[in-house]
Amino acid sequence: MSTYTLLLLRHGEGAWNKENRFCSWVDQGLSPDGLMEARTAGRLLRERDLQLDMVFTSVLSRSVHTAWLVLEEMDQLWVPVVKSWRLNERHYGALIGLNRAEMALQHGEQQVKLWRRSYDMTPPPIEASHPYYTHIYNDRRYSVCDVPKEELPRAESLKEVLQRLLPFWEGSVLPEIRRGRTILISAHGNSCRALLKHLEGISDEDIADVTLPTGVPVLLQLDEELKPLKPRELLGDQEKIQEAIRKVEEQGRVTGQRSS
Ligand SMILES: O=C(O)[C@@H](COP(=O)(O)O)OP(=O)(O)O
Repeated sequence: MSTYTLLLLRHGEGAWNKENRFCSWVDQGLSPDGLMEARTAGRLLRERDLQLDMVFTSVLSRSVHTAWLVLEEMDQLWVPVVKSWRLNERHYGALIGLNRAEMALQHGEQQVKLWRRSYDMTPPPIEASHPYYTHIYNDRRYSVCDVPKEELPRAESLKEVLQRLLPFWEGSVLPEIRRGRTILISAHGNSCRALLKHLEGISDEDIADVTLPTGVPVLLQLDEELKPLKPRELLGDQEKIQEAIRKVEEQGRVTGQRSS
């Protein structure tokens, strides 16, 4: 029986992850720690002797840059990279740019947890008056998508992320996996969570407890039916990974990091 290897990776820490702001479709670069995380992820994959055949990324610089650094560390810079907006982070709508701890103070921690982790709650949509509306919709990268700009999301639940992601998964990624290719998907916390939900059959309730830290490769071994053969493996120092997960969860607490 053939088995397939798939790696999911949330990009290294971005500037706004550090500031505890919803980054979403804003094109922020990696922070100095994020650059290191991406290189560390590459070294971990190299130590495992993994040979990548193809990489898929979102069209956001933090996931593209992470993929480059991983490939460089693996000495596999030649590997083809395909980019799609369908792997972008969840569109956080009107919440984009806002600080999670301040939102928790204003709206309560429970509301922020629902916005961040519930499966089917869509945050309020981004309006044309939003400070980052032009930054997003006037960006040339969204003029070359497989849907007209007007049809791109204005806010998304995790469910909606999965819906926009599936056509790309089925049309572009799955055929490569079925050909036995080892694939890395360098994407985002919520686009990776949506894929994990799909692949592992995680319930709408239980997906709320799945958190991915930045820069930690997730190794999946799939059978011929694309079902996981064993539990997902988060690569790296397990204590540090647990600590990083706890930090991501606490970003939505009132005591989480505030804007200075
Ligand atoms: O949009 C963002 O700020 C984070 C996710 O935020 P949370 O869902 O964890 O609040 O996405 P990423 O850093 O993976 O691109």
